[in-house]
Amino acid sequence: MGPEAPHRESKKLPKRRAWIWNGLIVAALVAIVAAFVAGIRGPSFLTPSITPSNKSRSCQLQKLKGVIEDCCCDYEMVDTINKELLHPVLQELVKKPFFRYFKVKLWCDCPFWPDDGMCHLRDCSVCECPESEFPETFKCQPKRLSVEDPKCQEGKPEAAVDRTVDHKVLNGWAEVDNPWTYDDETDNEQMTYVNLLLNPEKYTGYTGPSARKIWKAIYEENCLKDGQNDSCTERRVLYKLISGLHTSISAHVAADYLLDEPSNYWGPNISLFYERVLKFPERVQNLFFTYLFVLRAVTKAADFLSQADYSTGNAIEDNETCSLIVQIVMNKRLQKACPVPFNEAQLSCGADGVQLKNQMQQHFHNISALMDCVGCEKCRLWGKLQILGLGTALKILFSVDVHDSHTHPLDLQHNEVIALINLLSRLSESLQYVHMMAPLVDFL
Ligand SMILES: Cc1cc2nc3c(=O)[nH]c(=O)nc-3n(C[C@H](O)[C@H](O)[C@H](O)COP(=O)(O)OP(=O)(O)OC[C@H]3O[C@@H](n4cnc5c(N)ncnc54)[C@H](O)[C@@H]3O)c2cc1C
Repeated sequence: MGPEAPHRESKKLPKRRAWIWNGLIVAALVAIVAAFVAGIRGPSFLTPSITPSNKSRSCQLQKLKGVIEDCCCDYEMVDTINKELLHPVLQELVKKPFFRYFKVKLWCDCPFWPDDGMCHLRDCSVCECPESEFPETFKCQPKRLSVEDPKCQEGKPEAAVDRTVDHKVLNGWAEVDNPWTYDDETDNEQMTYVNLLLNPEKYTGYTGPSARKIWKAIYEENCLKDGQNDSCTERRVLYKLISGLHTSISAHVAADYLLDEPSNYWGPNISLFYERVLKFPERVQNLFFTYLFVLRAVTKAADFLSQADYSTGNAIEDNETCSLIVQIVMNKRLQKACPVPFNEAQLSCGADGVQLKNQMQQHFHNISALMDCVGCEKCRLWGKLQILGLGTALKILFSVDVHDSHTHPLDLQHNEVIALINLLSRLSESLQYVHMMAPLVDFL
């Protein structure tokens, strides 16, 4: 199969996403009618109505009021700003040519435990074209992964990454390695380009001991066991970032789920959404926290992002990309509503602050390396993208002083910006899912 023409992908994918949202909207309307009939108020995630019959589930959600812990904005405001302002802009932005191609090392080579027989992506090669050969390599005919071949990957056929790409997107940005992440971003020999719109984050069937082993290693072997209650802000922040990301991944899995395998029927799985996300208010809190943390990094890098070169050869699309970026980083309403989404200056655990930052960087580096142990290709793709996005946010907030551009210039590479913005978009979408799904759980 040859490269897919841009017009085809832009038609097909928004349709699918629109279909999920339509599903949620229909479900929400049904819930509103049901709520009306039952004599209770309509849906509001932040102020859910309580009746004896729905008390148990809604009560847990009611806690999310006031200022988000370790942040500077409140839940209600963030929910409103996301819904009315950021989510619609981010949805558009990640469809633009600049933001839809991600460079990634997809084959796995787990540095922590021996190959468990699930991860042989180099053997299942799908015409991974080195960047040096770009764009000639588009002439390669990408082979489909054999979905019958269990050694290729875990999960469903949907877990395989579609490597079809558009060739007009490469241009010269800085090649710098991110100090927070494991993959060497400058090692182009190992990287392949992936069109994110052809590989949406959703249910892949990757589950069971292998998936849990990764999360366990992330939480337990990186000193994050008691993260939520850690008295040291740095460790608490790292725990919350990972937990918020975990919540977002769970939200995407449940929101786009294979509901009926024989008929290939996909849609939101509301009970799974409740079981993995809404049942645990602290997971939702951590999602809000991670969103604000990444938003802070994006707005702190406003000068860099608003002046960056987003050209991909399509002048109309590229101008729109610039304008959408400006709508986020220079937004007056956002600046007024939530001027400092997260205050990194508050992070200092006494005299050993520098040492703690180094420790935090080492733990995050290990977490990043664990992505090579993820036994499902598409999960690895999104895991790596989102970890690089978080690593980029950490780099912006802790490794450089953007106000001292002479001694500490902010230097982000192409891939870091793509990861950062796509991560913010994932988190924003997850908040929207929470907003939409929370009122529905009482009707399960
Ligand atoms: C990097 C990565 C990316 C993945 N991407 C996908 C994907 O795109 N599609 C897909 O279908 N599957 C994906 N998975 C698998 C998915 O995350 C789950 O592991 C899988 O669905 C099994 O879920 P589970 O219910 O067993 O609990 P898991 O989500 O595996 O959680 C394991 C344990 O962690 C704790 N936990 C759960 N959520 C949180 C939280 N938010 N904060 C703190 N602790 C928590 C709980 O104790 C839970 O039992 C991915 C896994 C990883 C490691």
